[in-house]
Amino acid sequence: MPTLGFLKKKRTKDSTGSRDLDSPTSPIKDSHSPITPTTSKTSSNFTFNQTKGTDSHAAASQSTAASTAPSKTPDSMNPSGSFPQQAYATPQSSPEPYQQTSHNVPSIQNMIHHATENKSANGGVQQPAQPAAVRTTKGKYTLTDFTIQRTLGTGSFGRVHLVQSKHNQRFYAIKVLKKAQVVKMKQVEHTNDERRMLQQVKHPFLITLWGTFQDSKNLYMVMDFVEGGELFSLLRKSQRFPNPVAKFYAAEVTLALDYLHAQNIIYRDLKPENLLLDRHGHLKITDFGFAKEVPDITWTLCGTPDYLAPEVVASKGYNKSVDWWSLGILIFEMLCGFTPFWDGGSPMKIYENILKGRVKYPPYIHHDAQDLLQKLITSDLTKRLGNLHGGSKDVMNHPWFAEVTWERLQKKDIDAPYVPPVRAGVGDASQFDKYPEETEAYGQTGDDT
Ligand SMILES: Nc1ncnc2c1ncn2[C@@H]1O[C@H](COP(=O)(O)OP(=O)(O)OP(=O)(O)O)[C@@H](O)[C@H]1O
Repeated sequence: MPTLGFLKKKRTKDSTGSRDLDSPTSPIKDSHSPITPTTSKTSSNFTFNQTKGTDSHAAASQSTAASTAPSKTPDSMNPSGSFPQQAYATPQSSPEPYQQTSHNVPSIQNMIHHATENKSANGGVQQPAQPAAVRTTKGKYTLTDFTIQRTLGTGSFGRVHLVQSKHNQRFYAIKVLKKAQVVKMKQVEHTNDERRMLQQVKHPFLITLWGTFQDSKNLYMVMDFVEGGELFSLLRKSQRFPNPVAKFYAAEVTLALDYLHAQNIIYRDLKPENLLLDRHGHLKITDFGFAKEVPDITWTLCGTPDYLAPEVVASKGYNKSVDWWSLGILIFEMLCGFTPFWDGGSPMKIYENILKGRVKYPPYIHHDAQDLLQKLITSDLTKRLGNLHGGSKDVMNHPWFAEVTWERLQKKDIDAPYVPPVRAGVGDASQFDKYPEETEAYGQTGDDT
């Protein structure tokens, strides 16, 4: 049976963040369907239909593994070969109406050295694959373009900071990856893939990468700051989501997967920790560290234990359908508050359970949801929804999504179930956990060992 330990753990590859979710109270209040379009986009109240079995909030939760399966990807690429020393796109325009504000600059700013000596011979200007209208390519980034503020999150190879542009005063998030760590963990290829994939994609539910640069020790990725925090935090506070709330988030993820798969990109790391809420409560998928362009099959063992498809665990070749399996795990976790194969926090035990493939569906799961989950969380690839002739449309046409108006959802024309309490455009990071700050200075010059 699940234990409350699960509430305190985040499944990062190294769990260094402090979490304080011992007394969860659901921030999601109302009860009408988010999926039926509303006339007003400005309403912040989410309402959902009370459906059979969605009204009880059992505190079903459990502890989970914090480690990640080792990657089999060979360490074959030189990071400085692919990350520009100076990169593109000074953030001069953004789809978000950020306001100019004055900020206290935390002491971490004092650690920054000038990184301009690291300019590459060719200037390293990269043209993003997507239209220039989306990513302005005037100018180049350096560390000195930004005031570095607090840490928003940590990961295996570095951390993500809130930053403010000195040019336009807008707020961004910069992911700082330690080269030594990336190389040590044989993630050079994945890191280059992350940058390449993010440059290619443009979708309302995917994070925008504005540019990259590097110094002798670190790689830097400049992204939109997504203010509402992680879906993970909201889920842990809520314990579990009512059926229509889970459906809303699942539908946005489905649209994003549909888009990625149409470009032959497998995402491979779907989990609530990687789903951020924008200020209006819509999702943004972040962390493309495992995303990869794969036209047919691939073999790399990567992801987060609870979310791995059996063919990945079994080291077989696999395709995009692993993301549909993970969508099933995500929907299950949103509806139940725990993942279906969790078992005592040991990844090995989780893998065993995944290979056995037996899922116990709690009685409060809506029967349409259970039907969809059974069709997603199936090891039989000839039966897994999303992997059949109809592709992602089979998932979108499933009865659980019957009331979703996909075109309006894609345009964010449907009110989100929960609007994060953030002050827009002022670098309000109140929805993020606090982390100990970095002690090593950024922007160091010298040999790139
Ligand atoms: N654009 C963003 N805006 C706001 N917060 C962000 C953004 N990107 C990432 N974060 C925060 O930083 C955390 C870590 O980011 P990310 O998952 O990309 O790092 P990572 O090193 O790949 O982590 P992991 O090792 O878990 O894969 C996220 O969980 C999120 O809380």
